Amino acid sequence: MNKLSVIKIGGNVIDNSAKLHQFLLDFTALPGDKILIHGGGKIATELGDSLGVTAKMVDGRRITDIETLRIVTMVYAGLINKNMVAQLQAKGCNAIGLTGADGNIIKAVKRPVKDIDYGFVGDLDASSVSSATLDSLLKAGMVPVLCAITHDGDSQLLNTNADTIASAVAVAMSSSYETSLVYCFEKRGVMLDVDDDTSLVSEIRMHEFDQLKEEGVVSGGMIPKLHNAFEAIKSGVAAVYIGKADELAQIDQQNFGTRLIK
Ligand SMILES: Nc1ncnc2c1ncn2[C@@H]1O[C@H](COP(=O)(O)OP(=O)(O)O)[C@@H](O)[C@H]1O
Ligand SMILES: CC(=O)N[C@@H](CCC(=O)OP(=O)(O)O)C(=O)O
Repeated sequence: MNKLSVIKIGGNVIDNSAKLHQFLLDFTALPGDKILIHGGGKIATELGDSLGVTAKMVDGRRITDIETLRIVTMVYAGLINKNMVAQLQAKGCNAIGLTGADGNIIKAVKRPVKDIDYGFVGDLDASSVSSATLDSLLKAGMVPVLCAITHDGDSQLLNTNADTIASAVAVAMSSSYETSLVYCFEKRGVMLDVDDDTSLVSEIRMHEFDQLKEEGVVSGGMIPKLHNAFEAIKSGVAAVYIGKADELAQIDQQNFGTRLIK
């Protein structure tokens, strides 16, 4: 089986042009087939604020009314995706920027209203991903760059958490590639103390995650990130890491961030 790296880059790094530049250089230098998935929640929140549309987040998911959907579509599918593709092209990486609607790569389902109406938020799993289309782009020598916008197959765009997209894409691709999933963000990985750079947890098992959650060591966006990461490792993805975008170049020595163990 050929190797494939599915790399997700978080919003705090995207918002820092020097860090983003270095990350895209390191991404370009990675050997083998690769797919990049990006968020950009921080930039969408800032643009929303300037337009008088205040972000509402519940359990790390953005409540996406029609105004918010317009903003996230402009920011994720337009501003961030196209700038990232242009920067990758300048670095010699033949990137192609896509939403889930393009080539029907990700058909999601609008989250049903229960206690909370999340609005135009898409839920998905590996069966929502067209691995054949991604495979054909890879075989044509292209590097797919997927943003956090999907569709429902009935004209509706949906806002979808980028960590969840990365996990679902990695699981879908793992039937034809030996796939690694790497979550890159601004910290060194899962930390025992988020303010102490020396407190990196180098390996984490499922039962330890439950314990760290109960103790409050992991909180906020790290909880859904680890949940998505464990879903991937349980569902056939060969290796899953969470670590610092600045250190991506170390991934081939397997000396990177926190490694998840089944
Ligand atoms: N134990 C922990 N180790 C590292 N980060 C943690 C931890 N607990 C909570 N966090 C928080 O989780 C955040 C990452 O989640 P999120 O903001 O969703 O990531 P991304 O930027 O990739 O979208 C970090 O910025 C950090 O503040
Ligand atoms: C439904 C939902 O919450 N979607 C996310 C998509 C962007 C994202 O995931 O961005 P980060 O990776 O930078 O957090 C949002 O709008 O914030």
